[in-house]
Amino acid sequence: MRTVPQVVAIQMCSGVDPEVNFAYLSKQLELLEISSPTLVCLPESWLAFSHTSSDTLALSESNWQWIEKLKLLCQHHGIWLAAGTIALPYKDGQYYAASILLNDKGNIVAQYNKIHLFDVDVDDGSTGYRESTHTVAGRDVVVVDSPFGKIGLSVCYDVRFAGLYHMMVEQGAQLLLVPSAFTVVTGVAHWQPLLQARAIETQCYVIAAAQTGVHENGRKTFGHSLILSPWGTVLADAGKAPKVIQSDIDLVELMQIRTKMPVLAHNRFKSEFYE
Ligand SMILES: O=C(O)CNC(=O)[C@H](CS)NC(=O)CCC(=O)C(=O)O
Repeated sequence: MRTVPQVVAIQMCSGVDPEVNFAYLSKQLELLEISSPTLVCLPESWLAFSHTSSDTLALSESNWQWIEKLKLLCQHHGIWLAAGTIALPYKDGQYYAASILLNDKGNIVAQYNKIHLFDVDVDDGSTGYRESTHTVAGRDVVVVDSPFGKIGLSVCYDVRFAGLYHMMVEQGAQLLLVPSAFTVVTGVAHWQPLLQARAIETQCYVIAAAQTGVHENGRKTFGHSLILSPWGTVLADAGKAPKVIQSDIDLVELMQIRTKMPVLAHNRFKSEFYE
């Protein structure tokens, strides 16, 4: 077995039915050739990309059962899994857009709840996006240790808020995950430059597994799942079709980049200067 850790992003075109989306994931994992420690990353709302947030809310009540099944997949394949987002019930008719990280024993090692909610009007023929209708915003920054390096969790629209990523890197993050379901209009304009900016500023690997294509719920998403190096280089781009991409992770190279250009040490806007 190789020892070089690798990351995989599964780009999906999720439909509304969790059974179908879960079966798709299971199949993709069967097809993976796992020859070294592997972190598999899934897109936002991979389990169910519903017609309405009321539908997502209804499904959220039974979503823990899918997490139990994910635990078995992790054990079976010996992989770590960053499960994009799954709606998990909060209270009073609201849910968290929860990003759960599982290890190769099937244990939950972290849960991040999407902080920035997409209440935005986009000129894409839609009536606008109002994510906060049924989603409750998370509050906590989550960075967790792993065999791949320290992982900082975020979701989709979060990518526009650089402060979150600076907090994560202050907490030691080396890999940043950005599971997404970007609109086509904002994806064309902003997706890659935003992700590259986050990678370059923080000198972290960025793994952004995305939804793509025309979905059963009528939405269209941008695709182009990306794996970026801590130098901002595109290591893999999934393009438009559902696809699996992968890259090795080299923390020695990450350290060299940080040593030669110590922007994290040079930064005059760290929280320690303001406390
Ligand atoms: O609603 C679901 O089921 C899945 N969630 C999403 O699609 C979310 C909230 S509507 N989308 C985004 O955050 C897009 C951000 C974006 O496109 C941008 O920042 O430009």
